[in-house]
Amino acid sequence: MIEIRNLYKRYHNHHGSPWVLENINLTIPQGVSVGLVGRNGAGKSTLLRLIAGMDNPERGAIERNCRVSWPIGLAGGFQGSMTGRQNVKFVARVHGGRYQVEEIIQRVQDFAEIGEAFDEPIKTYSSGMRARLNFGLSLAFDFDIYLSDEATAVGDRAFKAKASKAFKDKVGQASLIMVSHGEGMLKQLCQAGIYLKDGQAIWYDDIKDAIADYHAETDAVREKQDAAPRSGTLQKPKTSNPNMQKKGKKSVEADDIQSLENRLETKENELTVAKHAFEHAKSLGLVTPGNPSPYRKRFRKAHQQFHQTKQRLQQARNASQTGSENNLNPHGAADNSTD
Ligand SMILES: Nc1ncnc2c1ncn2[C@@H]1O[C@H](COP(=O)(O)OP(=O)(O)OP(=O)(O)O)[C@@H](O)[C@H]1O
Repeated sequence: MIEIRNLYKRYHNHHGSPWVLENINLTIPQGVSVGLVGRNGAGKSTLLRLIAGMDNPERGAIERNCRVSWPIGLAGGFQGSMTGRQNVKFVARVHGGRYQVEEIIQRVQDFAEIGEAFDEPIKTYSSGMRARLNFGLSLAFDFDIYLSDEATAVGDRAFKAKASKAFKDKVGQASLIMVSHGEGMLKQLCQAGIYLKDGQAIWYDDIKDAIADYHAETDAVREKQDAAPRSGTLQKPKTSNPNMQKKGKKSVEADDIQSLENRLETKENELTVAKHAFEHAKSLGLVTPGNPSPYRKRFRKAHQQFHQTKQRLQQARNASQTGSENNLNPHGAADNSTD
């Protein structure tokens, strides 16, 4: 069982320190596999890292009364200059105890199927090869709970099938806490769900309900986005919005919102790539505290651009909303018939 009590987490970025997780309270029972859902940036990976004990909360506590794996997925904490074999040997020794080091190495080598690269330095690996090794390594130990961060999304078709089979084979002996954008996979492997939204975690006994509520949120956002250009179109008439004029601002056109939405999507993709590259570089030892690194710089820049675009889009939507309300109700009387 995992007990999460009054958990708070935030990162100190140049644009502020908003809470990523705010007062999370959860009890995750043993033997129940849980799917973690939420929008990009909702804090899913952050929560997994905290559960694994790889990061510390700002406040609150996590009690683990069982053996919990590290998050299996793209990023791995391997030492880049050491070979795959040496890394596995190192972890097998650290875990020590009843495990036979040579047996573990063999199991990982068999699962990862990376051929001769097993004896090459990790820094020469592709992200898929690192994911295979990371996956194989975590499966070689008997954990009660495996943490999976998009672990079944990496690799080619054959590896994906092998990865999901490996999790299915664990049913009965262990459970999963799993982040995946593949809903089919979540429904197949998990019973319960946690939906992360606005820093809060909502528990669902049935993963399908968690996914349904997550869909409701994304659908509502999409509907709002679809509605925004329509209200922008309403204010297209030659007469501009008088309130806007007073503030000296240009009225917002539907095209502006659409192009900002497109830009936000691009910036989000760039941020995801930069984040993975940064984490990858960190695990290879290429990023050290206080050391200027192009990976960190790129991640920060992508982060900044994403948030700036998001802010601009929000402003554009607000302006569009105000504009259309004023156009529909030119005398400025409150119109409560919508929203
Ligand atoms: N090391 C870090 N430094 C600064 N900010 C971070 C760091 N890691 C995550 N964040 C920020 O914390 C928030 C939550 O990130 P997290 O990766 O946990 O979200 P997620 O739900 O897993 O997102 P995704 O679905 O895109 O993988 C985001 O705003 C992200 O930019």
